[in-house]
Amino acid sequence: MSKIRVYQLAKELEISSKELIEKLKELSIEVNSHMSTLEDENANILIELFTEESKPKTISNTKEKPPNQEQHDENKLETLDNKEDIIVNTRNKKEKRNKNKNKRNKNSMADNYDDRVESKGERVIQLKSKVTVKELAEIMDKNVSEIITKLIGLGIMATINQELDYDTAQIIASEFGVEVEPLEDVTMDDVIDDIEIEPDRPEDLKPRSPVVTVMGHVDHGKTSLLDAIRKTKVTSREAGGITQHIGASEVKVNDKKIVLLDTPGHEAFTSMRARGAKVTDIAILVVAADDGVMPQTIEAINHAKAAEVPIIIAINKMDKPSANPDRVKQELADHGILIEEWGGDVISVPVSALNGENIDTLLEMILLVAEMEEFKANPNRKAIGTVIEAQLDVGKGSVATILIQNGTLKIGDSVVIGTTHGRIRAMMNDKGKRVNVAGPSTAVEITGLSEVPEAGDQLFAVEDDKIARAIVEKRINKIKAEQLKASQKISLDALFSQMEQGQIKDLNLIVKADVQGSVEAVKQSLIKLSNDEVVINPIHGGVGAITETDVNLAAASNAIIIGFNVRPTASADSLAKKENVDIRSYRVIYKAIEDIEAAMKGMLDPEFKEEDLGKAEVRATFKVPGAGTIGGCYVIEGKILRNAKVRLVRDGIIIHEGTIDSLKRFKDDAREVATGYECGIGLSQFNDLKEGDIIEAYQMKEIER
Ligand SMILES: Nc1nc2c(ncn2[C@@H]2O[C@H](COP(=O)(O)OP(=O)(O)OP(=O)(O)O)[C@@H](O)[C@H]2O)c(=O)[nH]1
Repeated sequence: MSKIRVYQLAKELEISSKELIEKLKELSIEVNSHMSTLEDENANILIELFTEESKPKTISNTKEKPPNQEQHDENKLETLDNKEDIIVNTRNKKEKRNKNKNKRNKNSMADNYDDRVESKGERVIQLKSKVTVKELAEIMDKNVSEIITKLIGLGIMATINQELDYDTAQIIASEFGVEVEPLEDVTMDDVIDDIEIEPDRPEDLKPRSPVVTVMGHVDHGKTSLLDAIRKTKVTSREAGGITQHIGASEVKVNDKKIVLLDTPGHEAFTSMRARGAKVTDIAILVVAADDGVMPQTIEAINHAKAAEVPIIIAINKMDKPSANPDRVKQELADHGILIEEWGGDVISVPVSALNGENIDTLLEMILLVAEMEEFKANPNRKAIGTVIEAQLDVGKGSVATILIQNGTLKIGDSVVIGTTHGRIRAMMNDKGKRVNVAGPSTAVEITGLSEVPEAGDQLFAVEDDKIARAIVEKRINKIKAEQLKASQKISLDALFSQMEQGQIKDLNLIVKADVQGSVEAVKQSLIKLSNDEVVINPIHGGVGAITETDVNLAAASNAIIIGFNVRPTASADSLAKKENVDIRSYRVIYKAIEDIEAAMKGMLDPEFKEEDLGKAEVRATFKVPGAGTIGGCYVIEGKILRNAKVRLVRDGIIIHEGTIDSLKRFKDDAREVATGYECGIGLSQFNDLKEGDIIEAYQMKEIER
């Protein structure tokens, strides 16, 4: 059996022999002097005791241990662990056992004692919102001095008893490869990690009503159609109560229910889908018979296709003398929608929202499609739904309209919605009536939530409040990580590496251009670039500026937006930044093709990138002899630099690209003009400036490889 002398151990423990002897006396371990030898059983006890305050660098001579000592040490360690009530690490007994084992191993494996930093992910500790330096050291099995050194590295001069906040403790722990989880009254592992949706057994599924959204070009009659449907189906008794209560309504046709969402179809298909919500079973595409297929009609078609939702065409305004349904059908066919009477599989119904003509037929067709699609749900499970809309009500607090999609929601249920939780206090249906239960395909307004959730957030009823709270807590903590993930959305720069890692198989593209011909040309040329690794998939193409809808669709479908001679609107631009959607603008088709081709080979030239400087609006134009047309401008964003490159944008379309010829404040030449100031701008070799034009200034910036 190995032995160690008192002075040797004292040295190892970085204390005086006298201190050690005193400690030994306290523990009734007899020694005569600093030269006395210690049984390693006793040495281990001391090591453990002093480790709690300051850990020795190397422990020698403690390599072996008699078998009966294991028990002794373990008891000792249990006592030490009790000190760790700050961490109350009860959640993972196995982990604790391992930890104890580690401690025992430390005693028996002296050589490894010095640096046993666990690799990342191997060790998780739980902390309350505040922890002292000493406690953190204890929890992590580190020397206080090690913690303090790390803190100094972060510019924090801390003492042993100083309290650290959670974030700081987390940073320090991560330096040692230790993961940190927040500790609350409910420990996270007492509950499930997050909601786990158990699939329903086929025999539990019952037919459910279809949920319908109405989409279409502006002024083609979306609102009128919804109103017409409601009017047809509202009984005289309810007529007075037709006022909209919540963002959805129900109509009964032949004893069958149809749920109509008021949410504009675009939102249901873009921002909501971007949040992972699928709320629509069937899309009604309204096309005015006198106007035909328009840009938003095409957008709507593409949204519905991307979401794999069946479409029913309502050819509206049939009462108008100028109505030409055949033209509508032809134009739809041109866009890949072939209606039934022309041999396709899309149902179309000529209607008039104005006089109610054929509205009944439209509703019957909805039921027919629903029947074919066999929408089903299990009413006998905890509710699952999606927030249609939500707001803060002065009287009721947070209110949200929820579309129940599966299961049944009841008063008193505990729910998790995104990062909000609560207990259902009251429910109101679309007629404004209080209800106690809401089954699948029912929209209800609920109260009782801790905060206002967001449209598109999913609702899950859970066992109890404790679980709801714990899950929300955990989700909030995950948000940071998710934000990081969001920044890893597909970008052309990262395409190759993501292809290589097999993370992407389809490169979804949205193509916007100044003329339809270009949209098609760009789409066709890009499709041809598909290879064995990745399929180029243009999910949407359209004419005009890049809009928020495009960005939302891109975010929802993880697509890149290719702008050909067009620019994003200001709101689309900021949304793209927020959602990390890659927007690429090109002036010539071959450059777009070249870039995508290069990106697929991982050879995209990343050396220069455009850096936006600012925007100025042309508010007046002047002809100046010798200088051509000068724009009297107002800088609306950023700054305009005399030597910047510029782009002239009119209604979202790039009219010209070039450089600035003159930049003046009053009569004087200016080097730069900032937001809120007026200036005169003359462009090199370009005189066609018009009021309302936007001059975008940018510079090419070298990017480090
Ligand atoms: N003649 C005729 N006019 C209609 C019909 N349906 C709608 N309208 C008219 O067309 C215009 C636009 O109708 P809305 O229902 O507001 O159209 P919308 O698609 O909801 O429009 P946005 O919400 O602005 O996108 C209104 O003046 C309606 O009265 C119809 O069947 N026949």
